[in-house]
Amino acid sequence: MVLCKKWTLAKPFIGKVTPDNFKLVKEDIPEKLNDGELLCEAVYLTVDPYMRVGAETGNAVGNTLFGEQIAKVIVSKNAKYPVGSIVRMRAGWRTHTLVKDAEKEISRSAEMGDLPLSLMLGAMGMPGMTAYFGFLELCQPKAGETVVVSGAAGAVGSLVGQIAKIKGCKVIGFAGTEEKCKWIKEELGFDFAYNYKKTDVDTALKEAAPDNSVDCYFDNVGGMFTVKVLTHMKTFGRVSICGSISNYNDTSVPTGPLPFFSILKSQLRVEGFIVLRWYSRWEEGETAMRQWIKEGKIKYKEHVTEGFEKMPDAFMGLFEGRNTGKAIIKM
Ligand SMILES: NC(=O)C1=CN([C@@H]2O[C@H](COP(=O)(O)OP(=O)(O)OC[C@H]3O[C@@H](n4cnc5c(N)ncnc54)[C@H](OP(=O)(O)O)[C@@H]3O)[C@@H](O)[C@H]2O)C=CC1
Ligand SMILES: CCCCC/C=C\CC(=O)/C=C/C=C/C=C/[C@@H](O)CCCC(=O)O
Repeated sequence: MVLCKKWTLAKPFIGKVTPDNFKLVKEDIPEKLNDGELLCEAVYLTVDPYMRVGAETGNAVGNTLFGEQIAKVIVSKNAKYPVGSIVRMRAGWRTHTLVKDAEKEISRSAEMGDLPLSLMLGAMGMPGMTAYFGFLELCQPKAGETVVVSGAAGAVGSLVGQIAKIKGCKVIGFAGTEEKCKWIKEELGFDFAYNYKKTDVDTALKEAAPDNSVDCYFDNVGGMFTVKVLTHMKTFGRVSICGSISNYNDTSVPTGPLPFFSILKSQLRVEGFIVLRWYSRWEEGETAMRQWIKEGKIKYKEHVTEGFEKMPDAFMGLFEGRNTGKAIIKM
């Protein structure tokens, strides 16, 4: 038998995520497998803000927290995945997984070549595809246009800003610390970087995008921040609603009045998305990301937490701004 540890939901996420939302459970997994089965051991796991959604009701209590991981096959009765194979799967927050149906449970994953495997959970995985498709498909940026990114030092936002630079745009990023702003401006090449906790968004955009000259807005944050950005948009501006992390922990945060007049007056196109919409095209995004990384046009940063026991802490850190770049758990 192999001892598996998994993080389960002890009580629903209501309000701020706290340590007592989580319960560590241990279970023995048999090493004697049936034909076709695999026993996998996690190597890297991811924490992402979306994991909070869907764990906010009582019927989720006791469930293993949802999410992807990169795992190594340690016992195999499946010729397609010999011992030592690396797989990506939606196995959740657990150290070991008995895969009964590999075709169904193992996700297609990017060809990594000599890139770090952890990127399969970041720039070469779901966050990278979120940035690539969520920005290029919905904002449709043109060279010379002005792009605003909220959550600009995070897993998704830091990639969006760099893609915008690759497309020849002027890029204005908002993040929550001076260090994050320094990183996105000096390392990633954003044209402007503002600490939204210190500089009001109206003041910032009057300086960086005067006379309502914002063409594209990629939103990770939502709330009144976004309501204000929409008053600085150019006619026919495009807004990609990626996330609303300012409301995930605290639903009492004001989100209105809804900016309908801004949308009407500037004839804006505002569209929300879930990245799975383009799942069938992820290979296209992976190819582009891989090329840009190799050319040095896309730089990535990982906020690595060592140890499975610290996974809840890493997750809570997302909502406190503790990460710069992609938050990853290294076993
Ligand atoms: N639509 C889709 O398919 C997908 C959507 N998303 C969404 O994209 C957004 C970013 O995700 P991801 O890149 O993984 O996470 P990040 O790596 O950006 O981490 C979250 C960051 O959000 C910022 N943040 C936290 N609370 C607040 C707040 N109250 N106000 C403003 N900023 C806050 C923090 O940075 P700071 O220091 O700047 O405050 C924190 O580091 C999320 O909203 C997520 O739900 C992600 C993947 C797919
Ligand atoms: C799916 C959650 C919907 C809640 C909406 C909240 C915010 C948007 C957001 O953050 C969406 C994230 C979507 C993430 C999808 C993650 C993985 O399941 C993708 C796995 C891909 C694969 O299996 O290869």
